[in-house]
Amino acid sequence: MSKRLEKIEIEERLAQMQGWTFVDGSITKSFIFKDFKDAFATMTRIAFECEKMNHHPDWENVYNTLNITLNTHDVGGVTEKDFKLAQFIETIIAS
Ligand SMILES: C[C@H](O)[C@H](O)[C@H]1CNC2=NC(N)=NC(=O)C2=N1
Repeated sequence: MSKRLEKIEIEERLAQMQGWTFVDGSITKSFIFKDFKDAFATMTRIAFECEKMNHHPDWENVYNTLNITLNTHDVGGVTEKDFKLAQFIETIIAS
């Protein structure tokens, strides 16, 4: 099982990333897409990777916006798995 990361380490890591914040024991970021289809297509690409990783987001899609919140349920906090998924999400969205 992944180790729960401390606040100071989470914040140091987030400082290297664009737009992610540490809120209520999770890392979170909101994305805006050109339209609903773009948002949902991206969610689908992310979903397949989540299945491979066996690590899933808490996310909300409203039309062209997507709010993603990541934490590791097993430890009740943020772990390396959350950062790995956040990095993957950034890669998908940048592609
Ligand atoms: C039973 C299954 O392996 C667990 O529920 C996995 C699946 N996806 C998960 N996703 C997240 N975000 N946290 C978890 O602890 C987690 N655990």
